[in-house]
Amino acid sequence: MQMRFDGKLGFAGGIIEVEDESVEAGIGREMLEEMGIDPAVYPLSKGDHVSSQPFHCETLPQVKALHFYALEVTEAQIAEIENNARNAIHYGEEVLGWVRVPLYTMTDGYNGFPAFLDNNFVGNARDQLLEALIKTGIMTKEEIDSAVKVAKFSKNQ
Ligand SMILES: O=c1[nH]cnc2c1ncn2[C@@H]1O[C@H](COP(=O)(O)OP(=O)(O)O)[C@@H](O)[C@H]1O
Repeated sequence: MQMRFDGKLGFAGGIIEVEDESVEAGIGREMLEEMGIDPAVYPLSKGDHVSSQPFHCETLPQVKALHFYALEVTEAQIAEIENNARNAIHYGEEVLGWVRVPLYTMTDGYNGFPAFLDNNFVGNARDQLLEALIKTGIMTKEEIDSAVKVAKFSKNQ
């Protein structure tokens, strides 16, 4: 994920422009701008789609839907992406840094993944993270549910 300009955690993304040939091409452009990733090297396909939902925001009336994609990469590619992140066009302004998600729970039953879920996320980015972890098979629904159960955010809802 990434730390955003507003102090919240979110994913790379943005508005699909008329010039973009497809949703996937628009996301590729945003990946280049926000993460320094060459879309030719990391092409997105429809199979990487995780979820879509209606979007309503007074300040962005032209945006009608939120499309979320997850691309699986190797550990070596992650290292390359991290090394490149500082060269992204929007690094230091919109994007303040790449953030790894701790996917473990420590012996106290809370620190690690459940504690990470208590961060401040933009929009529905927390739910998007959970959806992506299930869709990619990184975590089971049961593992997600038990982490959510001990996270504090779920008690405040
Ligand atoms: O990673 C994300 N996941 C889910 N929703 C997001 C994410 N990033 C932005 N949004 C939604 O889009 C709105 C506008 O995002 P942002 O503040 O980044 O504007 P911008 O895209 O015009 O710069 C946010 O208030 C939020 O509802």
